[in-house]
Amino acid sequence: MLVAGNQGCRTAVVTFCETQSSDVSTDSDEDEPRMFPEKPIVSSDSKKCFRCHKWKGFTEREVGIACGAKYCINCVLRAMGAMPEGRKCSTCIGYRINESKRDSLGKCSAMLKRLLSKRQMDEIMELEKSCQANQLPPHLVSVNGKRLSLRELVDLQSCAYPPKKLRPGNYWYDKVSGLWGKEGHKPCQIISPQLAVGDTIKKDASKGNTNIVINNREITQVELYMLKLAGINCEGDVCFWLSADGSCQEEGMNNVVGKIWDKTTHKLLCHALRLPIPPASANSSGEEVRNGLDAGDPCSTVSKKLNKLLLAGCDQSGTSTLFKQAKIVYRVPFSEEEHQNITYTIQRNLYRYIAILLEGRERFEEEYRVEMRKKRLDEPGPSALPDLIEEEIKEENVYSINPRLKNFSDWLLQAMMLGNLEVIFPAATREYSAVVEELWKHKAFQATYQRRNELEMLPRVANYFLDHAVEISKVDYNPSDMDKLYAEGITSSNGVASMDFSFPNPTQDSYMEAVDQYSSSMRYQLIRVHASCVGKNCKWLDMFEDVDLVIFCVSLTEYTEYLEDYNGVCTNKMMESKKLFENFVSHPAFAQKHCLLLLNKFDILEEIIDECPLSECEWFQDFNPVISRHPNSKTSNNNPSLAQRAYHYIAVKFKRLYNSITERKLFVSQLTALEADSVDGALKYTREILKWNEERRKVMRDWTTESPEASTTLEASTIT
Ligand SMILES: Nc1nc2c(ncn2[C@@H]2O[C@H](COP(=O)(O)OP(=O)(O)OP(=O)(O)O)[C@@H](O)[C@H]2O)c(=O)[nH]1
Ligand SMILES: [Mg+2]
Repeated sequence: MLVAGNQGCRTAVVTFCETQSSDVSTDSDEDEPRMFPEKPIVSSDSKKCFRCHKWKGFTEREVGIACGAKYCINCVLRAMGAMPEGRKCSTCIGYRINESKRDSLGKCSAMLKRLLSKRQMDEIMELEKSCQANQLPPHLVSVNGKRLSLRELVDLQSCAYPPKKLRPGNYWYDKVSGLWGKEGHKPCQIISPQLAVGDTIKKDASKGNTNIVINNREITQVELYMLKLAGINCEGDVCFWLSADGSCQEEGMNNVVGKIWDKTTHKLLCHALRLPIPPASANSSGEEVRNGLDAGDPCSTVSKKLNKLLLAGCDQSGTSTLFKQAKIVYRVPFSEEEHQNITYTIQRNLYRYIAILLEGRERFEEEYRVEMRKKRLDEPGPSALPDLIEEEIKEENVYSINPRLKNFSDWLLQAMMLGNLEVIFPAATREYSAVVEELWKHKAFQATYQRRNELEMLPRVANYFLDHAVEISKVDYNPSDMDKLYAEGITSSNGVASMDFSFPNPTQDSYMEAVDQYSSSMRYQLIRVHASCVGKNCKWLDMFEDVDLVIFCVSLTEYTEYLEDYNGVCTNKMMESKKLFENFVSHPAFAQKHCLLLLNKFDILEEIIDECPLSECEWFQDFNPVISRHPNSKTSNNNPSLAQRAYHYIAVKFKRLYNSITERKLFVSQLTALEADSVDGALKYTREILKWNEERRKVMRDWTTESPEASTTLEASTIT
């Protein structure tokens, strides 16, 4: 067991947290999505165990998914340790997997299954599939001759009908019909059409030699055969347009010459020729059927449009909480992967909170001793022998713990100092839940917990989880929706998370019902992007130029918070948010987009505003609220509270800033992301903005046709 001196531990904890905050600073050097290095395949005798070098013949073995080392039953657990990234040797943690092993992700050998319990095995296999290092790197996939960006890969993998078993390689994609294949080969699948991934398709994408072109691609012999059998006249060098619903039109002609997916016999034909057919649950337009919303809807052209909302903000602004709350409010289930990720995040955070408490315990114990010594020396009468006093002081006190718990404490603090808590937990959770229970019941830990407010490093939310510490540390812990909401950070493999949702149908109020039913058929996509993922100068924002609205989140508590850089220079977090906001809104990708600013954590602002004046932040020096003397009118409408005034003042600051950059109007809303109604209200506001924008465009169109010169005036008057 590793043991660290107290002093070392204390410094270490501080260093750890500083690194965390500077990591997330917007000045991050992280210009690209994180790349994991490749590990060369080990060369060894394939019949010998890589660790004990004994000849095994290998009827049973487990293979490392990064370096390919093979291990026998006696060595596998020692070589692979806690397996936080699945079946990798301990030295391969943080390395990419070998691509030839991608098919085997999540599938372990019977040998490993015998060595571990089912639950442990499931947990390790889940980690193997979901951890960052094991994800497919976007630059290894090329579509229509262009390497994918991270965003394109996310779009491709999260669409309704993604490519099956996507591997590194070169693919072609016909965006109109959704046909998808390997470069130089016939189509192998029909995926969702109209995805903005890769370049435009090349004529020779599938190396066809038939002189028949479909959607700009010369088709292969087998496809031509299928067209003929489907009764489509392919005489001469014809060019067709094939839409996602299978209707085939000759280029330049306005008549459908055939519908290739309509007849079951045609589909059977495709099966026989090993050509793909549309996914079973896609409707006739090739789109996914969502809760029957699109079917027979008179506003179907509108309802089919997906309104994309981009959500971003500095770290700790609450984007993650908003995203999770939206999932809960609009009943978008957490995927199994998200569920696992959040469970692990909560468990890992629990150990971080415990480590902070244990570090506090050491400090309190030391302070207690210093005080005791002082008291004894100050006692009147014949002064006791210093040696005797020292002996007495060393004796147990309320903050003392037994050697077993001390060992655990030293080990945990050491792990935190080395910054490898992330690697150890949650895989090690299964071993330490008994210790957590013992620790939790211990009087020293409880005494420290009572004084948790004195521990600056302990985040507010820690209370919520520490209250259930024993339950959370158990292997079979299953977080509730509330736990998920409070969990610090939702990890997605690449910092981008996305969810589709619709506003639910209202049940009362006949007038609003008509309005809302129209909009409940509209679909929305909320894309949350981590500030650290957009790179310096927001370089990666180009990837999001097709969004309809930008939502920028700022925490109202930031004016009291500071970021410290490597040179020890402190910056007020609100100034950091201001800088990121400026970079975002002035980015060319968003030149024509509307922006909604959400000022979050209003509940905390209300708590702290009396103690912490806004002037703590240099940008807010001129906040001079007129305070009412009337005792009962604190929050009435004509006399808003200090927090409300502060909110309005900050909103105006951002509005002016936005207008000075874009000459447009900024939409602002208050938010408490931990409250469901507040998130529902904020997202409904995005719907209003989009609807208003649509109306404005309509009026503009009408005006332009009627009176072209008037449109310029209207444009100018509506955007400010
Ligand atoms: N009291 C209060 N706490 C909030 C609110 N919104 C977020 N938080 C807390 O603030 C912390 C940071 O919120 P996150 O949602 O993780 O913020 P984020 O940094 O944008 O997201 P990640 O980078 O994924 O962690 C979490 O502990 C949240 O529980 C709020 O409105 N009120
Ligand atoms: Mg965060």
